[in-house]
Amino acid sequence: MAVAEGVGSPIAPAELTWALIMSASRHLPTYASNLSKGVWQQSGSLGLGRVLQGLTLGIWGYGKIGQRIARYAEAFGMRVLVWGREPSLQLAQEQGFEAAASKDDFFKTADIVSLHLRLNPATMACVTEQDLALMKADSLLVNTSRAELIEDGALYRQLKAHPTKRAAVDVFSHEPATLDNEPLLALPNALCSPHLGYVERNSYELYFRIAFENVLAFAQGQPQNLVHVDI
Ligand SMILES: NC(=O)c1ccc[n+]([C@@H]2O[C@H](COP(=O)([O-])OP(=O)(O)OC[C@H]3O[C@@H](n4cnc5c(N)ncnc54)[C@H](O)[C@@H]3O)[C@@H](O)[C@H]2O)c1
Ligand SMILES: O=C(O)[C@H](O)CO
Repeated sequence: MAVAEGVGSPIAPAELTWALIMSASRHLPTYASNLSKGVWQQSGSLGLGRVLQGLTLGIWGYGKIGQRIARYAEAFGMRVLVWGREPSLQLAQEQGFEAAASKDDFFKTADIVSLHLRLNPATMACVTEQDLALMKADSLLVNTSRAELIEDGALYRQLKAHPTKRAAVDVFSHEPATLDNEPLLALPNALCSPHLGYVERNSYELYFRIAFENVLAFAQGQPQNLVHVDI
């Protein structure tokens, strides 16, 4: 069997990540939801929001999306601190950003941590409960990559135990996430979106165009973008 792969774009997921960072920092969903019930300028237990300027954004994973996020953060006047493998740290420094001295330093220093790693055997559960415990009392953890990068249940336990810590997540270990299978959905300090990073008009046009082109090329005897042949 021949398998032809598609093509993705980092733009929509990067912009969604930034939307989550901004929404969570200003408690926008909670303020908006309260207003729709007739309640003016109330964010409940979340208190006042805060601006991004002057905060430190920690980016773990300096690939296509991570690099975009670094540039967005720079435009917003944030300090950018990168963690990852040596080539990523080098590239980040070449591009004018800081590399964290250690993983502990990264989690302790960042006001916001955003994960932009691929999920593979080496990165599975690479963010431990101990890492999350090192984060500041008013920190924000953002995950638009894969839920399994974080040790199972650790994010929920941290947010439940520390209501001033917050998270914004787009990815879940069971999808679709429901109130029955995902406890994060019930926490006021977790902003959860239904895996929307790639759910966007231009991205869908790209995915479907390449998929149809792959099928047509195969039918014309000139297969393209093949990843496995003769399975
Ligand atoms: N929420 C969404 O809809 C959505 C959409 C697109 C991508 N994603 C996810 O976003 C993540 C990042 O995507 P990307 O396009 O930037 O990927 P990318 O391949 O460009 O970058 C991935 C980064 O992960 C790092 N990495 C991989 N293995 C590692 C390891 N063992 N140790 C340390 N670092 C390691 C790489 O060095 C690289 O910096 C992926 O998990 C992807 O699945 C989510
Ligand atoms: O990783 C991606 O490309 C999106 O999350 C869709 O799977």
